[in-house]
Amino acid sequence: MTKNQGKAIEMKKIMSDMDLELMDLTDLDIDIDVIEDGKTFEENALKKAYTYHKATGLPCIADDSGLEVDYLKGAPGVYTARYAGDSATDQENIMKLLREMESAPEDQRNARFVCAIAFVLADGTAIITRGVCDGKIAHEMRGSNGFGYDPVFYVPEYNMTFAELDDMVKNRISHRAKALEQMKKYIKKLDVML
Ligand SMILES: O=c1nc[nH]c2c1ncn2[C@H]1C[C@H](O)[C@@H](COP(=O)(O)OP(=O)(O)OP(=O)(O)O)O1
Ligand SMILES: [Mg+2]
Repeated sequence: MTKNQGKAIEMKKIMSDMDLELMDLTDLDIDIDVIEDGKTFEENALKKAYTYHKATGLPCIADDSGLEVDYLKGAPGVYTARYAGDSATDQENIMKLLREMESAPEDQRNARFVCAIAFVLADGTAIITRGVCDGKIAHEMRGSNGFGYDPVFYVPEYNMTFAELDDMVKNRISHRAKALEQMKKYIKKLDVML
């Protein structure tokens, strides 16, 4: 359950080996805004999943994610989507990040993507998982795959940004993949029909 099509595509792919049908807010034609005022990714993910569960009566899964940059003392964090302002585009957010990082030397560009996944079951109980992916903030945009900050999130192990990586690879190593893989384990243990 997300408004972000980039996320929705990844979530569906990562969950495709599960015996369940994932529908996003566009599929369901739902237009409810959740005010993301939590102090943590977990709080926001839970609020989203719970709000959409209440609205639909369905089990709901939600993602809240963002970037933590060491040089910026953990910013933008939960403000990642609105880093350059409330209705900022990905491009504007990236430009602000590159500007803020202009004077950061190579060894101070470490960052991580964090993803909290909340799953609210039909009966209203919730499960929350978290995934992290370490990397660095690049000096310029590279690649055209993915969404959001992908062109400036550099993964040293592959010498590529998220936007240069094949989606199969990103969906194996990303923060979202890790959080969802953990969630799958919980879902498999659940003795209920979803
Ligand atoms: O894999 C990723 N690759 C690139 N960028 C990413 C990724 N994962 C999160 N991000 C960025 C996008 C957005 O700027 C913020 C998440 O904000 P966040 O509020 O969780 O999502 P959103 O507002 O886009 O959609 P929604 O709240 O409906 O799920 O972090
Ligand atoms: Mg959001």
